[in-house]
Amino acid sequence: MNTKYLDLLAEKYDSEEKVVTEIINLEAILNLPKGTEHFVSDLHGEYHAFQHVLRNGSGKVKEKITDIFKDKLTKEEITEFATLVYYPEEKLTLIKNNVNNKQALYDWYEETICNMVQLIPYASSKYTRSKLRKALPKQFVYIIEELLYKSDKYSNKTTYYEKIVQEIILLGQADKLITGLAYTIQQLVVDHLHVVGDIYDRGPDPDKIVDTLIDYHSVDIQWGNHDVLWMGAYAGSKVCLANIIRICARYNNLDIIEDVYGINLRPLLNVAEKYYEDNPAFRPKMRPDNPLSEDEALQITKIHQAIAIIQFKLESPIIKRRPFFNMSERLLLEKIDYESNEVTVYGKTYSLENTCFATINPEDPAALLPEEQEIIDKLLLSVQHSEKLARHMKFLLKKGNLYLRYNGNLLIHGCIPVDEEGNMEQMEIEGESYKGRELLDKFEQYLRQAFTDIDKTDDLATDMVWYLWTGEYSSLFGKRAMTTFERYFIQDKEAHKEQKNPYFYLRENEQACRNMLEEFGLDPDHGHIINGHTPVKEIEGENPIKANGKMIVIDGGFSKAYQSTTGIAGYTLLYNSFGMQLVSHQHFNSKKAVLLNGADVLSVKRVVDKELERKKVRETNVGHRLVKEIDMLKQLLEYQYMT
Ligand SMILES: O=P(O)(O)OC[C@H]1O[C@](O)(COP(=O)(O)O)[C@@H](O)[C@@H]1O
Ligand SMILES: [Mn+2]
Repeated sequence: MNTKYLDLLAEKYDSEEKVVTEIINLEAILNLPKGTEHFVSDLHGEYHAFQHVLRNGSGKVKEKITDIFKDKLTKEEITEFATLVYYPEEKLTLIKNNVNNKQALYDWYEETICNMVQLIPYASSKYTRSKLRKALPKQFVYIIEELLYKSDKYSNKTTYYEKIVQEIILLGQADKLITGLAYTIQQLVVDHLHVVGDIYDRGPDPDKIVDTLIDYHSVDIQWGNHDVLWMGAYAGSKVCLANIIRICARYNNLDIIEDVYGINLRPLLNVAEKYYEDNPAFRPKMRPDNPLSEDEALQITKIHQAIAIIQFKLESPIIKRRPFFNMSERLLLEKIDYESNEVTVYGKTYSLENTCFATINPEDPAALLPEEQEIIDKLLLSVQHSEKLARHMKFLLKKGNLYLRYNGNLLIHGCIPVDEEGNMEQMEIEGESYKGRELLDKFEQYLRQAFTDIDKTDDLATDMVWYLWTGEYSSLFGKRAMTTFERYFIQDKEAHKEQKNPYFYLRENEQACRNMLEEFGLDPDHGHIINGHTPVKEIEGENPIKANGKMIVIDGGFSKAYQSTTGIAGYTLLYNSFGMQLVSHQHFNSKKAVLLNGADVLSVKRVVDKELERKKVRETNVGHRLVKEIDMLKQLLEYQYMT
């Protein structure tokens, strides 16, 4: 027995009663139904859509309201109430603007507070009182608890409670209380959030998503390839950095780099103006919410070319110093015939269009001009000194993993690299072979190592982060090669194709999924694999639930840029004590539409798995930890108080 640990524990539980109370408390928690897990993925900077899904708990908030009030409120009133819970500040303003007199407003306050106080016990029925207390708005805990635990049995206290509510209103505290309670309800409905990767790139507000996650009560992240690209940039990878700027330019999102993270793009713009002209292949994508003047569009087009060329140049030395990346086919600048303006890739020769090779010396195509070198060095310095970016990247590192085993399921953004037969693909790193779970653990180890020394820019760990973005055995990329160069400069669409890892068709097969679950030490009878990364083309009849329910793909395309391919606006997954439900979001109305017309997201639920018996905390990850704690406390009881 570890008596040292027990002595320490005895400091916290310094009486027999305290130990016993805690054991009883933990035992009680083990027997509560498991809390609701909420899974989202591929948010791609779409902050407003994400907020909506988070605030309505993928439909759970409205469901709870309906359960309680279906006989008391009309459908419209339920929708109104739900909207208040999602967006309390805005909804309160609207209500106050529309109300005719003070008395009507006071009546509304009274009824609303009363309804909220009725909803909270239902929404928190799976939690202990102490957990509920933590979710209550701090300044009102005492008052709310008075209201929550009232017993009307003898009607003695009725006027007392009415008085409390009236006083709150008279003292001008009603708005604050209602707002606080709305957030409490949101928090109670979802116990834990999983973000299955790709917070960054394409959409406009990834930083706001990260800020939301930092404040969220309980969350974990499985990194996506786009997240790792940003993390790599912060960790010192210049090629990752060039990529994030290139993608921001392409999607007309440079504000994130400049205004949000405070990185100065002036030096890059100067070089861009000097060497580049207009070029249709590098025109930024238009965003209705961020219209560009012709001058701005032209400026971005030039920046886009400048940084793309820097990126291609930076790839070359990495490919050469890491032969085991097996990427020599990607030394494209060196495969160009600068006389005939042609390139030969994978044995096929193509003519080049829309080229912008003014800074390339055909004798030494990958050499950076001194001014390009200076730009990328300066950019790196300013990326690593952006307080906000550092905070966001450290948060991703702390809360994130490459994959997660949670309550029997395997959460992973991209794939598990396998061959045609479903065998784990091997990758040799520094003379050692790795595959399956071991390979992913190795990748993660390198990523963490790259963070420990961000001044190293060319070491193996930093190069490996870029490999995770684009390498053939990367579990995040899942394709044989990234054809960025071809998509800019070659017309023939055949050359643009990116061949997917066999995983993406093998995951339709139940036995293949069972093998993968086993590879990760999970029970194939009960576990599921939860993936993001590849948009599910529901429009073409693709089913997000695969392999007889063993595989669930929840990237339905939050990303506006991909919604025409998917035909919907995203999937989310809920897993509560009754089982799993896949929610498909048809479209996200603007916040304004939700507030004014109650136009909520249309969510269609598909049951993935139904538990025969309600799942208890005892059967969860948290439960396993609590069982260990109880065991320790029992040992303490024996050691300290029974002898
Ligand atoms: O749509 P874009 O901006 O051209 O990006 C395409 C690139 O993005 C990728 O699809 C990776 O991003 P996803 O993780 O969102 O799929 C690459 O495979 C591909 O080369
Ligand atoms: Mn992805």
